[in-house]
Amino acid sequence: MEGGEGGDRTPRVAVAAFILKGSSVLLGKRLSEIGKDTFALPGGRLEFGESFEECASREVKEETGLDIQKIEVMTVVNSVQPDAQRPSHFVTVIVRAVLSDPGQIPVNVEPDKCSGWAWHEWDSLPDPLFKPLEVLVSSGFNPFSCSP
Ligand SMILES: Nc1nc2c([nH]c(=O)n2[C@H]2C[C@H](O)[C@@H](COP(=O)(O)OP(=O)(O)OP(=O)(O)O)O2)c(=O)[nH]1
Ligand SMILES: [Mg+2]
Repeated sequence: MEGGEGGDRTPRVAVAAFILKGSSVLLGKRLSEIGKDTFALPGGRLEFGESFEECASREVKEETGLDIQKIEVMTVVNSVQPDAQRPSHFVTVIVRAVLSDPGQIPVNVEPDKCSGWAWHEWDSLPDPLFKPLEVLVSSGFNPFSCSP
């Protein structure tokens, strides 16, 4: 195994993106082992040499087909799951961004990892959220109102 799924106990860096459209954000239900059947942001692991913005842009494109712009780093979350079947620890950089072209429609490019992407009004997010996202939202974080 590559170890990228957290099979070893090395902390990893990831980037996840709030794509803002009107008062909605894009979420997809995860099918991967970590956080199965929970709603999460598009995102993934930082590759060697990448900036956070490059990683956000690449992961969003790879997972949704969307092009984003105005990428801003907002906060960072420490996501530790020490007791999972496959323990994992991600330091996740949270960014926000908007669509390069507001008319773009998300495509489920990786149907083995996600059951589909949809826009959700910030005031009525779906349940259950991916645990680290749930913790972030419960803490009062709001990608629409905070300054980077
Ligand atoms: N996708 C996503 N990841 C998040 C969020 N919050 C958060 O802490 N993470 C952390 C935990 C995830 O296990 C980790 C990596 O994202 P991922 O699980 O989607 O990784 P991935 O398979 O797309 O990675 P890759 O192989 O494409 O590089 O980022 C979130 O809302 N969405
Ligand atoms: Mg991902």
